[in-house]
Amino acid sequence: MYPLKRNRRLRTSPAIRSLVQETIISPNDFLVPLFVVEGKAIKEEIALMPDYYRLSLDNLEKEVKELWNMGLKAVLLFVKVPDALKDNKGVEVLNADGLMQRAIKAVKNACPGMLVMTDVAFDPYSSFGHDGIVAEGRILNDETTELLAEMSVSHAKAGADFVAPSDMMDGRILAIREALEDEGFTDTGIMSYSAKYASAFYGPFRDALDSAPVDIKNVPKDKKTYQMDFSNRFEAIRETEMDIDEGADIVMVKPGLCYLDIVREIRNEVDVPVAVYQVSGEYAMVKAAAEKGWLDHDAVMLEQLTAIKRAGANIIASYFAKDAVRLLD
Ligand SMILES: NCC(=O)CCC(=O)O
Ligand SMILES: [Mg+2]
Repeated sequence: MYPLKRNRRLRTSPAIRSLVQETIISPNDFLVPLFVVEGKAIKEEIALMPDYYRLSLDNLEKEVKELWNMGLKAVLLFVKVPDALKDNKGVEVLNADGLMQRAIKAVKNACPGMLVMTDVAFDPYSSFGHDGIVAEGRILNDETTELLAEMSVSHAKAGADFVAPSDMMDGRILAIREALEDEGFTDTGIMSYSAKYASAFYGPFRDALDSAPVDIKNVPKDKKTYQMDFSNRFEAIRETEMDIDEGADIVMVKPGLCYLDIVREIRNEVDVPVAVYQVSGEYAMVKAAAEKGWLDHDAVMLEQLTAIKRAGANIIASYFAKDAVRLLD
């Protein structure tokens, strides 16, 4: 007469709920994106990313020490390149004393144990705001790949532990792996943005780095000829398997929340760690709704991060890393 199974027994108290909890987030799950700018004593809030900042190198050093003390042990560096240094060739990309190269050293100097991953992509350095060299309205694949391989070596020389190519050119993982091996950087890893979708959720990030495609004749207005169509699923698996074959140590799905079906599918399919990037637009949505009093910031944040891990993420790149870890304490 009574229900055959009473599933609610496992929900009756906080103690039993925590005993049977399947997914638990911890500081070890996170990769913290950091935005670096030239200058001194700069900590400027990013307009479209409330509570997130661009930091000059001195403040970057302070920040990584704070992260380390909170148990956050991995950062992903992005640089905001001054307009005067942008071009369509990549001269500044390879500057051994460039902002990224100095940022890597600054982090290692302030916090030797911190794992340093670096963004390997041309867009912050591109006068056209593209991840590749532009010619006659097209993004050149092989020329860009060569540049990314040299860029990776430059980051490795500065002390990067992992390079993280985020561009979606074909064949760049193999080119980067070969270049690193040739230069003796056998232990420098590659986290590939293997399934990166052309997403409207990157908007606030492009504001943070001033890296959006420019509106000039003969320059593509979007990144749809290299980033993936959000309608596609099989393509994500193909891209990911190819990058693993070419030498990726870690693969990634980006963005996060709208793509958790892809995350689960890839997690089931491959045997390397899978990272998920919860991107700037996802962050901005929570901040904006919380500011209006429409959503509970902390509750929604933890629910989203836990869902990303439940879907299969082994690593979560998130602007919420600090907020989440603070809450877990
Ligand atoms: N390579 C980084 C991006 O393209 C965007 C990240 C974000 O929107 O947070
Ligand atoms: Mg690819």
